[in-house]
Amino acid sequence: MSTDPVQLDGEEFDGIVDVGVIIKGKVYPYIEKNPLDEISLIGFALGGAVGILMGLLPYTNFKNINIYLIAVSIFHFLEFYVTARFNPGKVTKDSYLFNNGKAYLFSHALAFSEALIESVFYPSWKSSLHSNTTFFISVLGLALLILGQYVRTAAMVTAGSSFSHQVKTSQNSDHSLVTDGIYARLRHPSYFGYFWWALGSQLWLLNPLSFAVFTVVLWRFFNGRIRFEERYLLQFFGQEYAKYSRKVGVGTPFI
Ligand SMILES: C[S@@+](CC[C@H](N)C(=O)[O-])C[C@H]1O[C@@H](n2cnc3c(N)ncnc32)[C@H](O)[C@@H]1O
Repeated sequence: MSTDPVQLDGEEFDGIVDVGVIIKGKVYPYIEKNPLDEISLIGFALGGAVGILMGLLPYTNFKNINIYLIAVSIFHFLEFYVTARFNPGKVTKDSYLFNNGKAYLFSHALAFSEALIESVFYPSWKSSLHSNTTFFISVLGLALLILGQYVRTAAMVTAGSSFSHQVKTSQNSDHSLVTDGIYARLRHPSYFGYFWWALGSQLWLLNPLSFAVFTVVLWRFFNGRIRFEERYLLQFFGQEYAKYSRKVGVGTPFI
């Protein structure tokens, strides 16, 4: 797929950018990568899941599980929605970010299983109201989860067409260096946001095992990813990026 606008015969259809098309100077999603039937079904399923989980709240012993699954559904919805709204040239069905690899699925399965098993066998561990400690941990977790989602969404909105779910190893024509908004405070806000969202979710679930596993796995993942990504950012933007990275920190501990 070409990454530069292509001039075609028709007056209306100006060209192709990454996976999007430009019509009268405005970028639209590329229809072949956006099967509307599947996309609408996924949206319906996510909305339905949120409704069912809310409806089940009065009947669930450990309600934090419902809220966690609602937060996961909102996260995946926002990945697609924000891409479609602020980065339409790159939106595809995969923007829901369900195809995130085996480690991602395993982590959520581990978190869900741990929360469920412990809530059955050790119900007192799993009550936010059991002690001041469990109350503090779960409230801190919820605050981190909300903050993480906010920072991630703000990053995607601010970066616009410079944001892509895959790390770019060649520069697109619509890719410029973003240093304003949330990028003026954090160098990798979407990674910062997801890191704290995920750790917050495990505090909220009062999941000691998954919290430890998430911390190690996510730290290693983002540490490697940031190093890889910055090699290319330096190639694309040279001194401008070097100067920016001296001025603005990553924010994620020890990276
Ligand atoms: C998944 S996005 C993550 C962006 C950023 N690392 C963050 O955490 O907000 C990955 C893409 O963003 C691009 N990118 C990262 N930082 C950028 C910046 N400050 N300005 C423009 N593009 C950036 C990278 O080239 C990569 O293709």
